[in-house]
Amino acid sequence: MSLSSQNITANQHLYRALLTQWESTQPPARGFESSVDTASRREDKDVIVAFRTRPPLERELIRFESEKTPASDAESDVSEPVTVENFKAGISVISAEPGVMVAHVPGMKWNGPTLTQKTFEADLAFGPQISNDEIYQRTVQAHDMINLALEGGVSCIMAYGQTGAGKTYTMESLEHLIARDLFPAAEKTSARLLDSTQDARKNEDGATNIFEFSVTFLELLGKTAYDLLEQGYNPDDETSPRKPVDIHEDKAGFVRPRLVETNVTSSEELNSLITNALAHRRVSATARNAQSSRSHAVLTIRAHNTLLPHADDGELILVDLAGSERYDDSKAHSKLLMDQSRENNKSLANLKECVRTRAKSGLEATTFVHIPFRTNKLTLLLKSIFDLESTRLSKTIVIAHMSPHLQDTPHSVNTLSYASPFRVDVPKSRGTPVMNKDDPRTWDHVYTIEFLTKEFEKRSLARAKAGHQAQAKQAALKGKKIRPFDDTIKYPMAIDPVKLCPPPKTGKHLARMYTAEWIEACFKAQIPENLERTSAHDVVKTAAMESYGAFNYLLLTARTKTRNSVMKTRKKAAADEIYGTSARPRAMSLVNCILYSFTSRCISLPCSQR
Ligand SMILES: Nc1ncnc2c1ncn2[C@@H]1O[C@H](COP(=O)(O)OP(=O)(O)OP(=O)(O)O)[C@@H](O)[C@H]1O
Repeated sequence: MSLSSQNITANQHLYRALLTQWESTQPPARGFESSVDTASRREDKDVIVAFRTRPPLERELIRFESEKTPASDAESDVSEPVTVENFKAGISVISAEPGVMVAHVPGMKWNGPTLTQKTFEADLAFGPQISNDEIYQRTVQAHDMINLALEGGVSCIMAYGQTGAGKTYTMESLEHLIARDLFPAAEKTSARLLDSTQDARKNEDGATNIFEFSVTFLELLGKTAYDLLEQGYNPDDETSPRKPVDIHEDKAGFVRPRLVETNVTSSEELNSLITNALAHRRVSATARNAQSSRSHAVLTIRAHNTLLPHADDGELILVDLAGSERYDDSKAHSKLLMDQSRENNKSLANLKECVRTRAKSGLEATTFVHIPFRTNKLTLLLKSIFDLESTRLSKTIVIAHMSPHLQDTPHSVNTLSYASPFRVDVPKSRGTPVMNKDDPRTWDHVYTIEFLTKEFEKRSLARAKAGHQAQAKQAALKGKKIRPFDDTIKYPMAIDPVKLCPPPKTGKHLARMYTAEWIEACFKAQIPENLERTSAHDVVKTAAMESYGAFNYLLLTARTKTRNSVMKTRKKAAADEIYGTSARPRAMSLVNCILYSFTSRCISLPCSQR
């Protein structure tokens, strides 16, 4: 059983002595693998997990001092009051990268207080001295989250943790830093894409920008969602009317709640939008935090690439999750707040299941996993990262936050055990998968080139045929006839398949390309001598888009087929469990047999005989 906060405070001096003793036996903490400017990047992971613990706050130390009960006064008198300077944290960073944190769990035995150490692992661990800027560099920048969204992928950053652990502190800062860097990054990507796709588009002042950004900001309070960009709402007034927003999946499978979508064209605009929206978020006091966020806040920045208007928009999703509360902290709440708190905890549990299965599926592309994202509104909102049938690549960073106080260690252990399993180890290679022509993920280099060659030849043939038809029409106008089209000839391809997929790359590599990346690679692999100068740009672009479509159609069908076949086997296994194996359903009950024979006779007999 875990001790109460008062109990820990009362015996604080003894726990601090045990902590000092433990620290003296420890080697110095391991730092980051690289300096902050060259922060290393792990390409092979879809989910990155980081731990963060914050420094103690003056007001918290004063509160804990005032919590000392009269019974404990005699003991606490022997210890000096805890200040920021002599503070001893209940959480220690053992290694920053890979992240290893130790939680010191206070206990009590017949012979006095005990401290048990529990170790947890993540990709990164940030101690109290690490600034928001450094966290931004080692997570968002190191994992290229902005560029992923600009390339048409989905980047998601989530903050999880106990109420008052510092989630909003981190997320607000990351949101503003992203707002600072998004537009310069868009300019850079635009210039590169315009250059490589030979598009002459430039705006009036010479700057290039092919992206249009729009922003939505939503808060999920219990089961109800509200728009944080809605005008005329007063967050300080509980009775202030607010229109709930419906969250559902439409017929086409999109989850697009009807929210105010604001276009932004500069960092300043985006920053002020974020500040205004955050002021609309519902907060209330809990035992742990005077300004506790009761809701999940989901900021979505969509990047529309005007150069590829038919491609999916890239997305940056920033989620500041509601504080996970233990019963002790929420029992001072009203029934409504208790219900919201329960609902929040339920959605967090489902989120855990989804993130973990998503991480597994990213690493074992050909095995089947079921991600229960439809179970809950929070995870449904994040469909774009959980839906395996999506063609967009996604990457998620989860930052788990911990309070540094010994009194909060039981909460911290909950947070660490919640977040640590998100980190899924890269599985050992099981060798080359069995080649299946219907599944691009299993193709070897030779078959990938064969597929691309066929695709590009098909496009060249279609282009030559269209050209021939135009010539035939022109000739017909002049009363002439030209030779019929010869479709046995191999017409020159616009794109070199080997340049697009150089050895040893295979279908698996192509499957990880975003739309923009594929098209850019196609432009780099074009064969100029096979193209007429005037139409080269359009020809390459069409061939690139169509080949991308054909490849992704196969990929999607293969994924769905694997899922369906596994689902079928599972359904059959479930049915067998209920009704028994194949022989048993036939052994129907007597009543069923009579009913069955009666109805089947009625159906087979002509009306007159019934
Ligand atoms: N790394 C940090 N350095 C300094 N102060 C911090 C740090 N992290 C958080 N704080 C402070 O701690 C307090 C609680 O932080 P914050 O409101 O971000 O917590 P939270 O996890 O979002 O809580 P809730 O879930 O209740 O909203 C704030 O006053 C914040 O300024």
